[in-house]
Amino acid sequence: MAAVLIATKNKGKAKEFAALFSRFELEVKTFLDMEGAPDVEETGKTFEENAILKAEAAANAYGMMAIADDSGLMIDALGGRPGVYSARYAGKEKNDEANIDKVLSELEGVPDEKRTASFYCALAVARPGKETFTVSGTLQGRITRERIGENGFGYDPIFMLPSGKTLAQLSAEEKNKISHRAHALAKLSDALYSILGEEGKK
Ligand SMILES: O=c1nc[nH]c2c1ncn2[C@H]1C[C@H](O)[C@@H](COP(=O)(O)OP(=O)(O)OP(=O)(O)O)O1
Ligand SMILES: [Mg+2]
Repeated sequence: MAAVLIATKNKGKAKEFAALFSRFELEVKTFLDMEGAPDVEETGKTFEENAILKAEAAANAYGMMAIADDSGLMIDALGGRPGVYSARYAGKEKNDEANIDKVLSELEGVPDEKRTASFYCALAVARPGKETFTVSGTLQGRITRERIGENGFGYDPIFMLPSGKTLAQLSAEEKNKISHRAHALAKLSDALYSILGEEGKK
């Protein structure tokens, strides 16, 4: 079976990718399964640039097809912040709880209708000797005034969907139908099937 390496150390993403990839004939590994996986510095100005940095580092290090996800939350009232800095918003140690606290305190006093936000996900596909390419997906919502729900990861407890539920109130299955990550991956599926077809013919 062909294999793909997801260039992430984020447990929440790794779990979502395992489920999202279950329909492909693919062995899915992440950096969490690999010894000595590189710590790739996210020096890009865009999600796409960072996704490419991570995917190419993985494809080069392990000589296999690699997919990286660079994603984040963009809040309109904060001029698009935290954006590419979402993971390290409250400090470089990447603490989801501290990040949420910082967002909630910055939005104190901002009325509901001005709390609009979106998640963005860029996926980069890198293969040894081939051109890297990217796709993206988004999800629209609104930032709550407090944490609601226990599921998911990252900013999920404060991201309210038009349905009135936060992402953290959805099951993993429900989130994987609508998320920015799912939307991006859906755009990848034709390309992946054709890559897998090619590999099958080798
Ligand atoms: O569905 C999501 N639900 C909630 N929060 C989310 C989601 N998707 C991204 N996020 C947040 C988490 C983190 O604060 C940042 C991603 O940062 P990002 O650099 O892409 O990932 P990361 O550093 O955690 O792991 P890695 O770079 O190893 O993939 O956006
Ligand atoms: Mg990161």
